[in-house]
Amino acid sequence: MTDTCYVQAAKLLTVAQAKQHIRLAIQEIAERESVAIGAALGRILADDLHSAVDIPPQRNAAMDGYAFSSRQLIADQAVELQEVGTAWAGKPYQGSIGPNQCVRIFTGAVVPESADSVIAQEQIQRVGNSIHFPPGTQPFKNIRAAGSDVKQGEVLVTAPKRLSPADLGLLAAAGISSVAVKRRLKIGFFSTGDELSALGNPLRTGQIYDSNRYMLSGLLNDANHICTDLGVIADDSELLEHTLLSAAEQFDVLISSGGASVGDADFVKQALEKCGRVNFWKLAIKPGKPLAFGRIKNCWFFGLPGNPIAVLVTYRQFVKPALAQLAGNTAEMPLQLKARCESALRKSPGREEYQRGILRQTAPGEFAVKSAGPQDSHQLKVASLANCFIVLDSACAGVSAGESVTVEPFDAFLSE
Ligand SMILES: Nc1nc2c(c(=O)[nH]1)N[C@H]1C(S)=C(S)[C@@H](COP(=O)(O)OP(=O)(O)OC[C@H]3O[C@@H](n4cnc5c(N)ncnc54)[C@H](O)[C@@H]3O)O[C@H]1N2
Ligand code: MOO
Repeated sequence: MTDTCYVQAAKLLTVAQAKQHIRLAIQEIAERESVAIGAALGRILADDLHSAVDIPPQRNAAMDGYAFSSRQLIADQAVELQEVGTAWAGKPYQGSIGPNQCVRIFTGAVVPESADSVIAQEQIQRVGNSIHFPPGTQPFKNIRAAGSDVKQGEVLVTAPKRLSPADLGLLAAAGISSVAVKRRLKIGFFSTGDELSALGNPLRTGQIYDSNRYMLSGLLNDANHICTDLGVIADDSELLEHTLLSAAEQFDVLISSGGASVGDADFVKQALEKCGRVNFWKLAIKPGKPLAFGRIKNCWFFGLPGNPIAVLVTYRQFVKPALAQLAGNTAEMPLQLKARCESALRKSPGREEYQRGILRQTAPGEFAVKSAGPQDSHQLKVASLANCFIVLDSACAGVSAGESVTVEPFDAFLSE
């Protein structure tokens, strides 16, 4: 499938076919590097990590209280033990504990060898050094065994994995200060279009501000990416070809927006053809139909359509999973939920559609969604209001209020 060219296909590629094509075409970048764990958040772990130590390294107290030997307990009777010292976290008790004795102990302190139980301080009564243990005091409680979190030699984290805050804590607990991670992807991105003006300049008639580059820069924000903003390239085929050829030398992935369609100033597909290879162009998706995917030298190229919402949709559906695959992360299916649609949705059969919706949880595990507003592919305000895509398959000819639909929540929905 890798070498198949779909440009001449009589029928538009489906979303599923395009995703499958990308999955088969690209391979993980095998290089790796070592990073300090303080800089490893979000990076992709390259090798399984094993623990050289038990965690915790020694038995320690789970409560502030008193450490004692269960041999001192008498069934159903209260006992009095004498406190003979203190075990602090970081400063173990050095003495021994004899019959009828106990040791004051604090959470995290090593439990003295001759003790096998800890009682919480709320459960005893103390008079001077004499500690009153009530009837029914439980033996063998409140002690965390050595290795009760992780045993020496056990796998700590299995690769590949995007390192989470809990992973970093776990590595530190095992005394690991640096890890091998997959190297970051070098990504260049740019906009095309003579109508685009830089922020800060007053708009002349016919101009608009370049919003796609800012949106793309936000979408690309990831610990595994080193992104370079290549600015705006004018609608000039030679300039575009020159940009593609020189950028392909520097980046693993190049992403453009605009100029992907069929207008007389749309040069992306022809330039890609001339400089490298077009793997596919045009999909049965709305918005995002003129998406171009290909390769220039050793660099993958995504030519996203210019309409802002087409950028949002095609990035999420095609670019994001491709970048994860290149970066060596395990492929993650976007989270999809079923929701009751509260508004009627208009749609014509033919293309899979990603409408912008507002999703809410009505009860635990139950969701309702409504349209976020008009669905033209230039309408950024509606996308800004939305917190999900409503995914409508190509055959769908509209949705009536009350029907069940598939939604893909944006990250913001999950973190709200
Ligand atoms: N005759 C046809 N015309 C169009 C078709 C078609 O099949 N036949 N497809 C339409 C679809 S669908 C899309 S999507 C657009 C995409 O076209 P391009 O990728 O060539 O994009 P442009 O023409 O350059 O721009 C489209 C639109 O987006 C605005 N734009 C472009 N870049 C930016 C940017 N960086 N920031 C903000 N806005 C941007 C641009 O001004 C246009 O309004 O083609 C349809 N046409
Ligand atoms: O496929 Mo286009 O992205 O409708 O606007």
